[in-house]
Amino acid sequence: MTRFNWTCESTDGAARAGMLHTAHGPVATPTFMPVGTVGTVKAMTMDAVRSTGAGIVLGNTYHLMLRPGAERIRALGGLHKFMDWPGPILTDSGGFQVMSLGALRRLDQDGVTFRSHIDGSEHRLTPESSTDIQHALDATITMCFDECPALPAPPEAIAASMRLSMRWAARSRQAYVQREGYGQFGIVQGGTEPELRAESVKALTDIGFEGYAIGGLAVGEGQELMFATLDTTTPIMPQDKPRYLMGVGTPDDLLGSVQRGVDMFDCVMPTRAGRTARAYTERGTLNLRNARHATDARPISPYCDCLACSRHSRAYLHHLFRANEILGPMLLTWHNIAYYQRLMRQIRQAIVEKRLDALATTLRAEWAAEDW
Ligand SMILES: CO[C@@H]1O[C@H](CNc2nc3cc4c(=O)[nH]c(N)nc4cc3[nH]2)[C@@H](O)[C@H]1O
Ligand SMILES: [Zn+2]
Repeated sequence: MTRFNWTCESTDGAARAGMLHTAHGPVATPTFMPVGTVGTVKAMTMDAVRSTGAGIVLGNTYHLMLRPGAERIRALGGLHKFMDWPGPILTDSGGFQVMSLGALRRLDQDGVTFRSHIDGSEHRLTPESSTDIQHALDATITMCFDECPALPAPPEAIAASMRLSMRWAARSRQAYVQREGYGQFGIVQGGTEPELRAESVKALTDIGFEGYAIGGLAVGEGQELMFATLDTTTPIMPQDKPRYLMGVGTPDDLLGSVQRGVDMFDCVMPTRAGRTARAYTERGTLNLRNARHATDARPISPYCDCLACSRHSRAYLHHLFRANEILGPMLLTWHNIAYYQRLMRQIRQAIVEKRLDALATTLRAEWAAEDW
């Protein structure tokens, strides 16, 4: 069996190119994890996801516990079998989704009680129950149960929330069942306060995890504050463990965060954009509902090998979205995920060849350039 570990293969400044070894196969880092919230990367088959080069996908405790239920998935052989994805799966622990989706929530020192956004039924999540649910799902990577405070907030509120999350991290670790090739990640909190972030890193590394996430960001603080927080947080995180920035982000966010030492990402933007006719390209984004695409016979991107770009035109995608055809979101989501995976491969190669800053300059100029 494979031991869960991350090996660093090259560095370029603070950026790292590595390999994450897991029970469900290896994943090259930096990596972008397509979001598969309820056991599906919305509008894509898992073969299409695999064809983009994606190595690991994300699932959500909150959504899957409500529907179809963790016990049902366990009885059916776990989430890998259920969604037919043999590769690694990382599951978020539910706290963030409860606070952003759940209704009538009551947070206390022990956990959180909430009503389902689906049918209003009452549920409770604690560090123990979240960890047990992720175990039932057979998640390759389990996330600690934490609390993600809304920003902006006064430092004392951020401190209290972070310290609660650190107590919950200890309980999550206690409840975690160690298995060869599986891992559990702690989640660093502390808002945008360097001292609180440092206190959180120490608390988590004293407990010891197979990887460390940076939580509490991508909640509206803006890129500048997010990058400033990374500048003071990644350097004090363990060098030899993977670093996962939760909920991030745009291509420019990914590039800047890799340059600041981040290895793993997840974000709903490429899939959400795929459903709303927004295409990610090397020249920024396109709104394919816009009439200017109606007679454009070119592919979305000349550099892309996805099904949309290899077989169809912008005019066709424009037509599908105007006609509200299901194939529109399917093809464009496939394209956007393919774009994110191609971008991460480009970034990784640049780190190996120690030319990431040059690539960053080129990419940023291209993103700002006029469409072809
Ligand atoms: C700005 O875009 C919106 O915001 C979300 C992305 N931002 C984000 N920040 C996160 C922080 C945490 C955290 O601290 N802890 C845990 N366990 N999970 C997290 C998940 C996160 N996702 C998207 O859902 C999108 O709707
Ligand atoms: Zn494409």
